[in-house]
Amino acid sequence: MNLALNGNQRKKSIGFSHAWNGLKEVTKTERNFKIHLIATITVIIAGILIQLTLIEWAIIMLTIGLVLVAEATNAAVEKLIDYVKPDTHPLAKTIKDVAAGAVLLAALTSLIVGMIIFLPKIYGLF
Ligand SMILES: Nc1ncnc2c1ncn2[C@@H]1O[C@H](COP(=O)(O)OP(=O)(O)OP(=O)(O)O)[C@@H](O)[C@H]1O
Repeated sequence: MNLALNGNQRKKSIGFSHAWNGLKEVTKTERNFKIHLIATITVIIAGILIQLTLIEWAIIMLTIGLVLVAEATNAAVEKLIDYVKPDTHPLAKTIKDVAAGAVLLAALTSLIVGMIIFLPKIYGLF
């Protein structure tokens, strides 16, 4: 750790390192998060090839962010439930299912946005 940092700067850099650790953990342990990262890279490559406009990039980035944030939040909820309620419980099921539902909503939204942006351009190629 850099001792030249003042208290606030040190707190901020520690906060970032905790957040970075969280992202590394979720990437390592959550299969769905990995799948979304692969989808993200695929969409970015497709966007470069199809030459999206700036506004289209902004919309695609927002939807990618939405899905990754939903997935990371879902992973945190799952881990929290596994920690506080490792045995089965109807409320634990509801909480996990609602968190998974949030991911599904984000994924469906991004699918629709992706189709609106990409499909006309793909048709335009033929
Ligand atoms: N403690 C529990 N009590 C009751 N039902 C549970 C419990 N834990 C998990 N479940 C049920 O099993 C499902 C899958 O839970 P699990 O923790 O295995 O998530 P997962 O398979 O890792 O989900 P995802 O694929 O979204 O990462 C939950 O959505 C819920 O319906």
